[in-house]
Amino acid sequence: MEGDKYFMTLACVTAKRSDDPVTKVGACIVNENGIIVGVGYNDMPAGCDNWAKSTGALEHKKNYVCHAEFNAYINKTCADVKNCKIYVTLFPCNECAKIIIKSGIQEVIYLSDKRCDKLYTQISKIMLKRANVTYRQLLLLENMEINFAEFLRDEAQCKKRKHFSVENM
Ligand SMILES: Nc1ccn([C@H]2C[C@H](O)[C@@H](COP(=O)(O)O)O2)c(=O)n1
Repeated sequence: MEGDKYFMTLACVTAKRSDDPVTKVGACIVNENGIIVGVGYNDMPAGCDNWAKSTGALEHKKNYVCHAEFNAYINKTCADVKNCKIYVTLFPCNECAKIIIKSGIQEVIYLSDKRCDKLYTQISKIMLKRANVTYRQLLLLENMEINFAEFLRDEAQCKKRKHFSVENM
């Protein structure tokens, strides 16, 4: 599997960890050598696990949630993410654009731009352009399934060769 598709697939799988009932987002930061240095999904800070939207601003989820890009940055496994790329399943908002720019990430690769009409997306694009952070959409349209059984296929035969088994020692 080539790099772009692999890293975006990882962002998509990571998004599945999110408890947001409406929008699950995943992000994956990759360094210049193609090494993954951070992954994250949208979640709530400890003690704030309320995904409601219909209540007033004091309880609205958007004022509490930690975005996937923020979490990928927080979870980074290296001192800095200068010149890295970020793969994200949904275009970053203006707050995440600030983190992206200030952290030295050089490219944003996104899957969906479903909030393109929102002010925060437009401001995000203005900021990224001004900071010379490039962004491009990765058009992945196919369905991908994981067949776990495929990875277990040869295990039964191996287990039959009992004399090699540590469990029989
Ligand atoms: N780039 C983004 C955009 C959004 N999110 C998170 C924040 C919320 O949990 C959810 C958006 O909620 P909606 O307005 O669709 O109900 O997605 C993110 O992590 N990264």
